[in-house]
Amino acid sequence: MAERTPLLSVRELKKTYQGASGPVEAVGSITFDVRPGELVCIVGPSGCGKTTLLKCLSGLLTPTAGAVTLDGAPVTTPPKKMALVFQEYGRSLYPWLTVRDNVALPLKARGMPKAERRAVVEQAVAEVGLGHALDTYPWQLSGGMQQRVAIARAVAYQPEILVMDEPFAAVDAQTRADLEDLVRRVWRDLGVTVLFVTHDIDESVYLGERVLMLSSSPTFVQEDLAIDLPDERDQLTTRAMPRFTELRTHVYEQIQRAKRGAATPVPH
Ligand SMILES: Nc1ncnc2c1ncn2[C@@H]1O[C@H](COP(=O)(O)OP(=O)(O)OP(=O)(O)O)[C@@H](O)[C@H]1O
Repeated sequence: MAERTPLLSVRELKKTYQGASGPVEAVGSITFDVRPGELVCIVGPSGCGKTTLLKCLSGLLTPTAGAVTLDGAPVTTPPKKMALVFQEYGRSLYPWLTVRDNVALPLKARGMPKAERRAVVEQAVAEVGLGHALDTYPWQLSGGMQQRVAIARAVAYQPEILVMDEPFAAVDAQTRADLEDLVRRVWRDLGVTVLFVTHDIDESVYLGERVLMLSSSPTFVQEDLAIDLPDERDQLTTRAMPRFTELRTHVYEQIQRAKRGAATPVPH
């Protein structure tokens, strides 16, 4: 198969903060590509610079050095082709707007005509299994349901890339499993490219087609691992596969190496 041109390209990205007691080198040098239609997970030890990386690649923070391009265009401000889903669903939805209006808001801002907006919103909300809750308010929903609304809003916007920053860290284990399956389904049904950041090793292996493992700060990519599990995944059979155990053990060992400061950068 011919190599696909990258959709997102991160080249020798570096970020040094000016801290109170001197410079803090958060991201050392990160280079990777995400190709159209891929589902890539990023995993790394706590404090390794995942949020810094995401802020830089979504144009919210200016890197100290290096470059990010989306579809060939340099990212310097938040790109229209990117949608973000964060951990704090409670803060990302407007409590005074219904589910329908929360999901419609970015489409309205984009100038989508009312009839089309209505259809797109209803389809996206149905896709996340909340068709019955269109006219309820976020505060009437559970945490997991609110995160579904945030995903519906991102999906309705029809981004070229969906970037998710530890989106399920604040929900219970059962809800988390359901939401993981939702992400896989949305990814497959809609063909959207997904970059998913998590500190959960099992989650990265279960979800990803590739897992990028980050070193401790100052961060680099220590391994770009292809997840060769069958495409059809489910919580019981996939997680019970010997290959799943091998992969998660490998990622775990690499993260331990990263914590000991023994990681080396992947050549590119
Ligand atoms: N504004 C800032 N000023 C100074 N240092 C910062 C700033 N923001 C982050 N850092 C430092 O940069 C490093 C990376 O932080 P970052 O929040 O990106 O890591 P993370 O992997 O997202 O963390 P976690 O896994 O705990 O969410 C840390 O050492 C942190 O203390």
